[in-house]
Amino acid sequence: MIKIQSIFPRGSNVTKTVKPFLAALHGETQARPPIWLMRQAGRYLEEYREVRKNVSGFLELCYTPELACEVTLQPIRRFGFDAAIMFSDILVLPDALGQEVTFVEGEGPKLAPIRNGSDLSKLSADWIHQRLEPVYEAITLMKQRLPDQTALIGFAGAPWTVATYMIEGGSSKDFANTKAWAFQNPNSFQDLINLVADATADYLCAQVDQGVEAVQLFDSWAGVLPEDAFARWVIEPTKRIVDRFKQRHPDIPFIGFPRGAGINYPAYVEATGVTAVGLDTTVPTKWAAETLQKKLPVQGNLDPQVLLAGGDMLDQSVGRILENLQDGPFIFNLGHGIIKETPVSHVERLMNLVRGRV
Ligand SMILES: Cc1c2[nH]c(c1CCC(=O)O)Cc1[nH]c(c(CCC(=O)O)c1C)Cc1[nH]c(c(CCC(=O)O)c1C)Cc1[nH]c(c(C)c1CCC(=O)O)C2
Repeated sequence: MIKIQSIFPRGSNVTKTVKPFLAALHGETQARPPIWLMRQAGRYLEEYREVRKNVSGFLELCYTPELACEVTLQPIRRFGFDAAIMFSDILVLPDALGQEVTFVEGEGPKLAPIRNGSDLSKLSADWIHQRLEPVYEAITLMKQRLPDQTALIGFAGAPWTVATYMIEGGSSKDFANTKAWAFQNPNSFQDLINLVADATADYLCAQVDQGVEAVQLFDSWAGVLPEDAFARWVIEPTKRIVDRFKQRHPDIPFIGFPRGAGINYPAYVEATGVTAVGLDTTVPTKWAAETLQKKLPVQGNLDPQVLLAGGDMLDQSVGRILENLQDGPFIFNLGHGIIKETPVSHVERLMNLVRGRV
């Protein structure tokens, strides 16, 4: 636990301030929760689209430190969120492991799929830090340029979720190839999960060495597995990463986001040792307050479709989330990434609601 002396308002000339986002992760309950949004840098912002149209591919944007820094700062300038998430993607890791990754306009990610142990043997974690050097450089720039009160978040994908993209070769509806491998050849699938898990832990540690102040592990497809498989392919690899990370950085907060985990949320929290947990859109907030937030800080969980809709529905949904979760350690967020059609005015309304300006 860090000692919080007091949290001073923006513009205060008192030098010793604690960033509200980090205070929440250290267990503080605040009068107004800090806020950031998943995918807060992206296509719903015209200034992002402007930068994006001048690069040939999405990965080029991720690997050009000046540009990655610029798009990270854009939503901070516009809305004043309490945290910036470094601009990158969960699929830079398979790229750094030696798998071919491209992003096709309008179609999403495309990877040369790996399907078995022999494909797997062509990947290696030996060069990930060299390959990911531009990400580390970008973090240095972000740290220099972010406002003092804004925290910087690093991230990676969780092994199960990253494995689905590596095996399916892109986004998927049923994860048939991934499940076939995991259920028919669990030992060889375990080799893939371990490779990704250890590389991920080292990658997250390196992000901290460059200056990120908290990390988030995105397990976007945690919710598609039966219980034994959830324990083996979601909980165990996450615990492996948390353990390895905490050995090197015991004081850096680690947020787990097992999207769709449902009734498995308590087991995930208990068994993995994450510092805080991200709630997806479907988690009832009253239940989360009683079951999860008594043990650790929670983050979430406005439905991105509600933010897109705006109006009374937005006001009411934000009101209910605040009512149920703001009496404990809490970070306001969406339950999944912001949708690209979302009007900027709805995000401004959300900021005013959460900051108590309306
Ligand atoms: C599964 C996943 C991916 N990437 C990510 C996840 C986990 C969270 C989730 O479930 O959404 C995480 C991610 N992707 C991106 C960030 C950047 C930081 C931020 O949150 O602002 C983060 C944290 C940028 C991005 N990653 C991507 C974009 C859009 C690409 C573009 O600008 O052309 C951005 C801004 C592309 C991407 N990247 C991925 C997909 C499936 C796609 C295509 C879908 C789409 O286009 O929205 C993989």
